[in-house]
Amino acid sequence: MRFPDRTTKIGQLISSYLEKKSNLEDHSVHLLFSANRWEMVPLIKQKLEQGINLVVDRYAFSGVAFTSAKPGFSLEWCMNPDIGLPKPDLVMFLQLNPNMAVNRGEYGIERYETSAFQRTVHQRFEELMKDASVNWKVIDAARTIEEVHRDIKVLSEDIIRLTQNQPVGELWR
Ligand SMILES: Nc1ncnc2c1ncn2[C@@H]1O[C@H](COP(=O)(O)OP(=O)(O)OP(=O)(O)O)[C@@H](O)[C@H]1O
Ligand SMILES: Cc1cn([C@H]2C[C@H](O)[C@@H](COP(=O)(O)O)O2)c(=O)[nH]c1=O
Repeated sequence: MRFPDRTTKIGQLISSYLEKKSNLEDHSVHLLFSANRWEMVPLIKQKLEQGINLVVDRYAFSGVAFTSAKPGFSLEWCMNPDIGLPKPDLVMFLQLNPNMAVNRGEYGIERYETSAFQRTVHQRFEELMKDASVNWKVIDAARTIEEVHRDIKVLSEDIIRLTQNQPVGELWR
């Protein structure tokens, strides 16, 4: 799964905002991103109950890091709407210097894709990673796709083995 899920009605509002086709007030767009996760919770739970492992792109962590990079938003305020979401067993942070990210495909088209903003987002992620209640792993994304993939695969297989019979937790609760 990936977030934002741009296929739903809420996701379409978000997509139009990210593509700079519309403007939304900063608090309200933050809440829309969160609502876009909550609307997927029944499906997430259904899949987990069926024994399906989910790999989820971005999720609540991008929600907090991106909004709190805007002036006047605390980490705490940004976390609040996502408290209680299904908690991931593992969160992998693909670390890449914003100066290197600029040279990767499609960069710079959507809202937020500027080096200055991304540097602040990076600092917010560093803050989030101090929270020991979440199982963070940092992956060096400056290497080849094959090397990055190998690390992700090993970490994923290990965590699936470790947690397969454990109940799903609640994020930030
Ligand atoms: N390790 C790598 N080395 C070189 N290029 C890469 C590597 N990983 C991804 N890319 C390229 O960089 C671009 C962005 O990759 P990708 O979509 O995986 O990044 P992302 O952070 O998920 O982007 P988004 O901001 O859309 O979420 C793609 O063109 C992809 O092929
Ligand atoms: C989930 C989420 C994402 N964002 C930001 C992060 C990116 O700039 C875009 C999504 O881009 P992608 O290519 O579709 O991954 O949205 C955010 O600000 N808040 C969120 O909750």
